[in-house]
Amino acid sequence: MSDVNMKNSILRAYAPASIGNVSLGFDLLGAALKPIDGSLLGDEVDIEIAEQFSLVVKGRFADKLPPDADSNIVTRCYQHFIAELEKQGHPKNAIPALKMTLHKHLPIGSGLGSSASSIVAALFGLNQFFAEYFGKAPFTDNELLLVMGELEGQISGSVHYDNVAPCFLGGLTLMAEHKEQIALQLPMFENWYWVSCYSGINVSTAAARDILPKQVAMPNTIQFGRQLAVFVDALYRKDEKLAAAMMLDVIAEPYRKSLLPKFDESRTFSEQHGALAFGISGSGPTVFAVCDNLENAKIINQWLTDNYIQNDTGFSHICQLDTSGASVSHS
Ligand SMILES: Nc1ncnc2c1ncn2[C@@H]1O[C@H](COP(=O)(O)OP(=O)(O)O)[C@@H](O)[C@H]1O
Ligand SMILES: N[C@@H](CCOP(=O)(O)O)C(=O)O
Repeated sequence: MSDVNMKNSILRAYAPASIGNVSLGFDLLGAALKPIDGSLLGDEVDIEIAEQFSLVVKGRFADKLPPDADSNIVTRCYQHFIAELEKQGHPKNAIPALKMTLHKHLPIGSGLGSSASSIVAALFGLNQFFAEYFGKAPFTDNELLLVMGELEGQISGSVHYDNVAPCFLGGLTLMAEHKEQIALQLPMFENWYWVSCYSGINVSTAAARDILPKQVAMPNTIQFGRQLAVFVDALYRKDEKLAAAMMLDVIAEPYRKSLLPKFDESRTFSEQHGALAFGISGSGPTVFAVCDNLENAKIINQWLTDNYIQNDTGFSHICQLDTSGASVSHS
């Protein structure tokens, strides 16, 4: 696109909600979500050329964020991105100032990868924007993912890619954390539905990490390693039953579930009504139930809506995996 056209256009980046850990892969496994009814479950960031940098925050959860733009992770994404462009040799006066608008659709502290969604939409959007402006993307996907992890780490207290990676790449992702290959995309069963219910309360990721013990007992370490290895093998062999049987959390759930009213009842109901697996999404309070048919998913979705949701902020969606990940459009 020419410089003149870019001055009159807005690039919009979308980044979906995600389930961190997926029960069996603490900090190592994540899944991107897409409600089957077509509703939007992810943040959007608009980018356009302006006289000077500004961040406007709109959307259902805008008022739950700090009011000053400097505290918003999107501003930090912009500053980091521009500093990296300068390091690449782009002179300051060759980089246009930008207006960014965050549409904050995801609740904060929800276990749906809310900060990751803002980070991915901002950084993917900036990379796409400058790809059009300079005629070449400044960063590869892997370089971008490294930066996304770093910014997520500034919020939650430690770098973990299990939200940013699926949100960016789509589908189910396993972290390799090799400098040239941060994340790998795994196959998934197309008939699996992921009922995801946000109760409406706030659980800070940093606080939910602080309550975990710093050491893991030997039997749990062995179970964790066995489950993750067998799960990946079962996905590749398309063995649904074995894959689902591995979806148990021996690392975080025993400590975190006490923060989640009605967690045990929700698991019991879901399992009695055909859920193949049930767990905490990220650090909660969102929970998820995996079903291999829509009928069971609908029954569980209704029960969680009626019983797990605590206030008007909560919601529940029947989802499948969002295999596209982050995307952009123009207006
Ligand atoms: N754009 C943003 N989206 C979400 N959180 C943000 C954003 N900018 C700053 N924050 C701050 O980051 C923290 C995110 O909390 P956290 O518990 O990690 O949420 P989540 O698990 O939903 O990402 C909050 O203190 C919030 O105010
Ligand atoms: N692996 C992290 C995932 C946190 O996800 P969030 O959606 O709660 O930010 C953890 O379990 O701490």
